[in-house]
Amino acid sequence: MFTRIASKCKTSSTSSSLLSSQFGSSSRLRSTSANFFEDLDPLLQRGLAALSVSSPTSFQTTAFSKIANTGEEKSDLVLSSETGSGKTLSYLLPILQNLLAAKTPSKYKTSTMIVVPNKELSQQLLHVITVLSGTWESVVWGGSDETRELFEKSGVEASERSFTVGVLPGGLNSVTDFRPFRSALSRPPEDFSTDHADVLIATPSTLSPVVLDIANLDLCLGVNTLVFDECDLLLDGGYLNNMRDILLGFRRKRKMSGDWGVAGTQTIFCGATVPDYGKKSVDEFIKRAFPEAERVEGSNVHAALHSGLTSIEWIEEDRDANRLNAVCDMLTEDEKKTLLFCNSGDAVDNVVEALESKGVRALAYHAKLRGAERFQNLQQFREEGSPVLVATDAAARGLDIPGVERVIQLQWAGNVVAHLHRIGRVGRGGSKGNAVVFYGSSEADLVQIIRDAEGQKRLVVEGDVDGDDEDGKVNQAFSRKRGFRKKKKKSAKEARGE
Ligand SMILES: Nc1ncnc2c1ncn2[C@@H]1O[C@H](COP(=O)(O)OP(=O)(O)OP(=O)(O)O)[C@@H](O)[C@H]1O
Repeated sequence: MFTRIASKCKTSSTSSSLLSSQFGSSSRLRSTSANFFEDLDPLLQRGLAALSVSSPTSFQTTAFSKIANTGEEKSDLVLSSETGSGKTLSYLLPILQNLLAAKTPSKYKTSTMIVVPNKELSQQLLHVITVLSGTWESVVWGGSDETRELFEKSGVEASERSFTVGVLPGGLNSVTDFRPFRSALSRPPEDFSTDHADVLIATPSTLSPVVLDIANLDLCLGVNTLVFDECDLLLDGGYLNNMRDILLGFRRKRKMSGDWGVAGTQTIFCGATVPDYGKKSVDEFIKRAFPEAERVEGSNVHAALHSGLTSIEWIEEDRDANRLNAVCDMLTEDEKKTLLFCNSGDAVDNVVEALESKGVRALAYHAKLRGAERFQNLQQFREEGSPVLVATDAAARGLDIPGVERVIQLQWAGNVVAHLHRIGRVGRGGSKGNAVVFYGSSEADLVQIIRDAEGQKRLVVEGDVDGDDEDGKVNQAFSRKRGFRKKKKKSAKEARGE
């Protein structure tokens, strides 16, 4: 038998006017009375209409005021707001407006670099920028056939080319590999043979060798905005070494700012989760490297329940077969567009097979699939070709798939960061959806920590991570790697009366 616990989600009421933002009970993101969209370049206004975005959230309004050129000096920024709250546009709109408004645009140097964790997010970002630019012609290089197709379906009216964008490809290991792209990032004024990219999208592994090479210092010189999207993922684990190299490359540039008449770079860290537990946290890393960085925070950041959720149902069940039967019942009962999470690629494949054998159409999405197949499956799911996508955490970060009505964690994420991002794939951009989470009896104590936090405004609180104080409790749960294990051990000890 299942133990079912349903949590109804409260909508947060916020009092802080600057930081309160998009959350509310309306079916669209809550917008502000001051609509900076009205002052945007007409090209961007057309692009926003194509994206069906009509008015900004207050978080976007605040971010705009911190990034748009006003003649004032700009601070480095940490932009954090809950999943699905429109962080991408919060940095893109001011960046693109700056480009369009520049009286003497840099025709020779890339002025914006945006770093995202993977190819899928590169292509997703490319799609948004292309829609905002109004023409596929703005893509200098790196656009895939699928992204082009997506753009064509956006129904955007072709416009004069305004700004250009490129996705830095992988595998540029030598100077020779890189040469064809070099002039697109910083070309001599007399060279009109190549299009240059105003905005460069890259992953840490593609950008770090380029930026680290002292011979490419000039490529950084024109960069006035550097964005790290999904910053907590980038500043952790496998990405960290490449990220350190990129930051080192830009530190060199910073040293030249002022003295040599080189303009500074505004660095923007963006994420729905910026863990702040203890000395090794991402938040501490940013504080050390960018002590002056200003924080712009939407309400609900790190809340256990985000504002797009109508309910979350927790189901304790140890047996895989029972979980699968329950999921099949749900999927056949209401045919909701569902993103279903498992913890490994093998588990995903097995579940897809099992669902198909029960007559439920489902597609797989995980890192072990060939890139093209993965992309195709995602595309089919986007376009309603299949009502169910079964995925690993490869789909938990940043992916914006319209119309997803439900997220099911068939296997529970196992840490709070992944949990928040998984349930954040539903209820985006002002839409609503629900989540279902299966967990085992051995995970019950950890689940309880999150459930206890459902009534709190923030899941993460300041506190002594390694101590036993109550404040530290939730912080430990938030720890990506060790918190849960530690907490589990502690619970086991307590159960034994030690
Ligand atoms: N002002 C707005 N009004 C309505 N929809 C919006 C607005 N701003 C953004 N959106 C839509 O909200 C959706 C989510 O946006 P986005 O992907 O930028 O979220 P996010 O905050 O980056 O989420 P995550 O943290 O999960 O990456 C997108 O489909 C976007 O078009």
